[in-house]
Amino acid sequence: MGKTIIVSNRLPLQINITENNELEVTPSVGGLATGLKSFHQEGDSIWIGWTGIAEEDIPDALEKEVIQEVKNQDCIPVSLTSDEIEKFYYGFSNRTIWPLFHYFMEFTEFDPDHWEAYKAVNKKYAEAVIERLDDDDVVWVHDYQLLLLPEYIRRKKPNVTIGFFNHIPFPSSEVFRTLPWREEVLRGMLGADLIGFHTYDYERHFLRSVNRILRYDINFNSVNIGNRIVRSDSFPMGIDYKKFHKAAKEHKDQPRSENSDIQKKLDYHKYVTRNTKLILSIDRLDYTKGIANRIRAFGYFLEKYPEYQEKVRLIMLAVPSRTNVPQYQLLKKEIDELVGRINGKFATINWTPIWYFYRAMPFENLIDLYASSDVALITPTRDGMNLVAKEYIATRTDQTGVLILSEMAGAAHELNEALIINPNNFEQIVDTMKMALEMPEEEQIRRNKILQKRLKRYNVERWASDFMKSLRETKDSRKAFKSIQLNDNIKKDLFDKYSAAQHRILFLDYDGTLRKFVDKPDEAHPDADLLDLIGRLGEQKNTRVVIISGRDKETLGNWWKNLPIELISEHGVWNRPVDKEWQLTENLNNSWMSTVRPVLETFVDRTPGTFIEEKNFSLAWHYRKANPELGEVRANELSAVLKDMISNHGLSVLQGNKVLEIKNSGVNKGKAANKLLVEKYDFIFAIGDDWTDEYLFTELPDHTVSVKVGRNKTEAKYFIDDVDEVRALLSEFASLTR
Ligand SMILES: O=P(O)(O)OC[C@H]1O[C@H](O[C@H]2O[C@H](CO)[C@@H](O)[C@H](O)[C@H]2O)[C@H](O)[C@@H](O)[C@@H]1O
Ligand SMILES: O=c1ccn([C@@H]2O[C@H](COP(=O)(O)OP(=O)(O)O)[C@@H](O)[C@H]2O)c(=O)[nH]1
Repeated sequence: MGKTIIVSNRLPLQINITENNELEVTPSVGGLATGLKSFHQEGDSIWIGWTGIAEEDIPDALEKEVIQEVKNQDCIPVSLTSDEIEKFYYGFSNRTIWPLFHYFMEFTEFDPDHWEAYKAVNKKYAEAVIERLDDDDVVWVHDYQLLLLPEYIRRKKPNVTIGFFNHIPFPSSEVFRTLPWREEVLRGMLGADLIGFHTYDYERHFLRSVNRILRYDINFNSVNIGNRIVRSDSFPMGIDYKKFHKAAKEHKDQPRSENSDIQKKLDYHKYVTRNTKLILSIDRLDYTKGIANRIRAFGYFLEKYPEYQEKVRLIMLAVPSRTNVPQYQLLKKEIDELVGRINGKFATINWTPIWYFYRAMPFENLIDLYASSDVALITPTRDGMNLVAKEYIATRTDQTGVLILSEMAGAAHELNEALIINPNNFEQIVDTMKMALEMPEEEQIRRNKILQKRLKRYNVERWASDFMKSLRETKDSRKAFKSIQLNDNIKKDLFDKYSAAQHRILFLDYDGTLRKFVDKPDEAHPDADLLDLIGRLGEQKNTRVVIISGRDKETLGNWWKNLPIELISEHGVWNRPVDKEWQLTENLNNSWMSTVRPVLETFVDRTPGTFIEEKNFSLAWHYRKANPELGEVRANELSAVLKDMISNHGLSVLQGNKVLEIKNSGVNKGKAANKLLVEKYDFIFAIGDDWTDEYLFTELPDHTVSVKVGRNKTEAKYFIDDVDEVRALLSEFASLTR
């Protein structure tokens, strides 16, 4: 393995130009940057992203200095113009994806201009990555600003290993499907080999969207996209536990003498109003964080439990964020007013109920805040993870302190010993605040002990290494396929054998092999190119071409008129040699159909989008157009019902691609194909895409060149990715003279 390339919208550092035209470098705020920074500092990685400043705002004279500062932290800048920042960052990222993925549909804008910018900037990031990418590198793409990046990288570098981690929630498919560009976004993400989420719920929502919108099959947590398997999994992000714990210990051992306003406030609290308890609130100023409701709840708490007036204080840090987006501006105004109103209503000479800071704080001050607060009140209406909750627990070196946490934060899935609340339930919030303030110390310690143990073990390092390990395994599982990809070398050898052969026979499955699937099976007739291709093959000397399909003989006969090829229909029931009539390959009866048909009909009634196809000797129940999950559930149910019914009738149920077919047991494609091998062939070729073709692969002689279309489990010797590749291969065959 080579190096790891981390890619995120924002680098862990923020560049600013001061009024005196000097460069100022500060750490970026936000969980992604703070969390991932530790992983980056420890390992062999480079980090590609934006410095947080517009290209035009960097004076020429400072450009070199900026690059050097970024380089010092093993980072590579992607520069964005102010127009790109407006449309890509404030626009599509934070006025479309962010609100939509956090269920704020009323704030979600669908602006085609912003979408265009989003695509263009994702391409820009792709170029920056590709420029530095060696074949054995691993690319780890982060978050919702870069949803298209995995696919853009994959297009240029098909074999590279790409991981993607989504730091925010992935919404229910009912919400996600409102996005006009939903297919493109999903395909963008599926460019990765492994897609990570903080929680299982987000992962499930994603997989359901993939299944419903793109109609890809999902097998547990794997998506089969035809030429690749993409896996998804949940990896709850941890924090750099040691860093926070150690800093808090140091803070305790040597109280700092610095004179910042926050320090003054904390000193005042400590030495003057010692009996007042502190409730802490820290977030980026974002409408998803539930800050306004939190302030309201605090006001209501003071009303409902007046004995706490002058005995408790809310210390609130709101970090400026995405200030160009109108909702953030409005929220700022609302919070200012709310704080003013509550302080105005309850304040006394000795007591201000809320201390409010609107700025980012240096790390040391954060530690002071965490370490000095009796309760942390974290009430987002939606939050991908929320690292603040974890950081608060990590800094409680004496294990006291109470965490109140919204069940809507990803962190709530892990931090069960916190007091978990519904952020929309005011009564519950205020009663929980009381409970927290009155919780005996032993109980606080009991809870925090468990929480700290988990956070210490599953820290950010572990999170990153688990993701990387899983990414490697996903990649390796491709190698575990028994069949081999029909690559150029093997193809060359195959063409030589084809040319040299005296007698060739080719068994070609139809749907999913020669022709892509369509919703209505009777519309999947061969196109002119295909007719021409198969015709040319059939005309080759010493070449017997057999289309072997589950289709009924009437359809196949109509589609393949006047060509020098043979047909086998209904999975081997009928055979039509060149220029001859159809003949039965076995003696079969179809009297059972009148008993089975009514059962299938009840399934059609109960499962919208499904239908029955009736053939001479078989019945097929198609569910390609049904809701994919319901289709699978009903297919399993139907299989079970049929199993009991048919066992004594010499029938079997074949599970094809979105179809269940009931047919006579003695018939299958392998048996029918073998019957044609009376003459000796020195080149036997069989190709097919689904389970019914496995009979061909297992029952034909050993020297058969068997090829599976798609990367599924198979007994075929080789696999090939899709219909286009099949046609290209057959075209080569057709062009080989002899
Ligand atoms: O870059 P900004 O627009 O200033 O926003 C800051 C970051 O906010 C989001 O953080 C998320 O990631 C955290 C860590 O996984 C998670 O705890 C939190 O719930 C998320 O909201 C955003 O996802 C990042 O891309 C931003 O950089
Ligand atoms: O003044 C501040 C306030 C917060 N943070 C950090 O910002 C991150 C916030 O991450 P979280 O996951 O809670 O939410 P996000 O802002 O990413 O949505 C945490 O690591 C905090 O330590 C910071 O660096 N400076």
